Amino acid sequence: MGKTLYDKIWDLHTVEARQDGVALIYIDRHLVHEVTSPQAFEGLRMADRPVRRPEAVLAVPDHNVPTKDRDKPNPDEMSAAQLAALEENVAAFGLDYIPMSDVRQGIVHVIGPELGFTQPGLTIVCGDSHTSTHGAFGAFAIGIGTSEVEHVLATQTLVLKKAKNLRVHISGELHPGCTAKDVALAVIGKIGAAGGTGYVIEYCGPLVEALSMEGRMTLCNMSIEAGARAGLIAPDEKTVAYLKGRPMVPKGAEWEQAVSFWQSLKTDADAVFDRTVSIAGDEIAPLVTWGTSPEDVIPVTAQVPAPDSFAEPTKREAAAKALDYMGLTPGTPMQDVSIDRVFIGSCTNSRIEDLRAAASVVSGRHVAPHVLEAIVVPGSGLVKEMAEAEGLDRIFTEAGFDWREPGCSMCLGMNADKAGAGERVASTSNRNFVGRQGPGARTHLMSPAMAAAAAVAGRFTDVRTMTDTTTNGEG
Ligand SMILES: CC(C)[C@H](C(=O)O)[C@@H](O)C(=O)O
Ligand code: SF4
Repeated sequence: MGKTLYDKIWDLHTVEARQDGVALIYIDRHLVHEVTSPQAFEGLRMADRPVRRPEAVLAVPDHNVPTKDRDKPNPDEMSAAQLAALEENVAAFGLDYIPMSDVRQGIVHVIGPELGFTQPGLTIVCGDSHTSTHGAFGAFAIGIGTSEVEHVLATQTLVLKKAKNLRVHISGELHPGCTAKDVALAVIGKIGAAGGTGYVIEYCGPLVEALSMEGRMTLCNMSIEAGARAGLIAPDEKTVAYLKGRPMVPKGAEWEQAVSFWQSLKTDADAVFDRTVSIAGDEIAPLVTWGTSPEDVIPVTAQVPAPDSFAEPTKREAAAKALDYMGLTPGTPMQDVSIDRVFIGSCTNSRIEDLRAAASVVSGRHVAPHVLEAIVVPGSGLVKEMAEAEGLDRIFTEAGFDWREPGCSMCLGMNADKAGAGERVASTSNRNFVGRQGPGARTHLMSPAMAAAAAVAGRFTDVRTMTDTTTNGEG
């Protein structure tokens, strides 16, 4: 029987397999950030163990870094302590580290691909759920907990149970104004926030093939919000073109060898998936979330749903609670809902194409006067540099946005970037959980183009109604 892309990577990395599907898996690459690593390093110290393969590890601070006034002392003590701990740990264990002052610093899931640390066919881990992002390159990339971070640092392996194969086939083409973020939200809306539980998703079909690498990263990034263990997309010529010349990819003859290995990874024609879900890309409209789960998603042209409209009693109850928290009344057109803040950033949507898409909407326009704050937080220093070279920073600042330094920022509000209680945020991030962007804050997930449109209109707006309908079609 043929193998899926996931089966192939799994088999290539199995050190020892048990009958029950549990195996010891070799881990090629390990990304480390300041939040989930301190106890792991402490564990190594207590056991007097070194890091098994320091060259497989890359560390970067992202969650706690300030996005402005970096030359001033960090105003948050907890953040400062976590950042200092990472710096001490990488020095003590001899690991590659990108400090905050380095232009390559950024969100761990943005810098991995950007530097070519992320490559097809590899097993990649990070103490962070959105490690699924790297699956866009055809790598098996998973988020792990702190004790597993310690296990990988010590042994370069992990004990894992093999997940089932879920194929998400997306047909058709994206309409202008619709993006990879809308696809990701459409997938979660269709299968639910727990729909991918126990599975690794392989995204395929014409729409997925047409996505840029950036768009593919956005899609794989949100696999975890559908409950999946990981998301994967088969490497193709776009993958190869994206990686070519990146600092950490193989060079010369080794590059040729790597490319031919990558080409062998595609799911076999006779491979069998445990489940297949089909989505019509042509039917995807610009989406926004209305509730407190990423599955609570509707077209921006729709109205706030009534709890009774859901068949399941538990969902009805959850919807009523979510609407209460979100301060929304059933039947209200989403486009009548006004917003207080805008956040363009996060590992889902902070790459150059995302910023271009948002800039093309705000260009020559201004953030609505009642919006308290609109911030753009590039995913990395390199993205920031590229955006500045293209003049995007000026487009944003002239429109009234704040142009910040790279990091996780208001995606989860571990630093000073937070929304106040009751404030409504148009956000390009991936989680609209209760309190995610600050206690009592109300998060609505959407694409960068849609967040930009919301900033200008001061309320949710169908980006397709704004002049030369932005096609972030690929991204
Ligand atoms: C801090 C980290 C453990 C967490 C995660 O794993 O996802 C964060 O990145 C998030 O997005 O909530
Ligand atoms: S940007 Fe948000 S989702 Fe991504 S790693 Fe940071 S906190 Fe987690």
